[in-house]
Amino acid sequence: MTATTTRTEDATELAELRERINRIDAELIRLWRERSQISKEVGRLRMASGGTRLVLSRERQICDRFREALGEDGTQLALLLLRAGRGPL
Ligand SMILES: O=C(O)C(=O)C[C@]1(C(=O)O)C=C[C@@H](O)C=C1
Repeated sequence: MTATTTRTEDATELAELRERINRIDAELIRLWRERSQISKEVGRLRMASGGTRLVLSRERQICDRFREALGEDGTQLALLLLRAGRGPL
């Protein structure tokens, strides 16, 4: 195999890997928006029946789950997800 062939294969693999990343990013964006909409709907339903805007025990569970899976970055991600759904504190 020549060096030129290897470089062509590397470029093809790079393009394929980037395409996979692009598909994952698109799915993450779709899931982010879906989660945010559902979170807003849960909040609307709870407040319509006299509940609170936030449920801190539930937020803690979510932060813990993300931290256990992803470490400190997981906590930050969970906080961003929660803010997207219920707005800033
Ligand atoms: O699970 C709920 O009760 C929600 O309202 C959803 C959600 C969330 O986005 O996960 C949003 C606000 C609450 O403080 C807790 C959690």
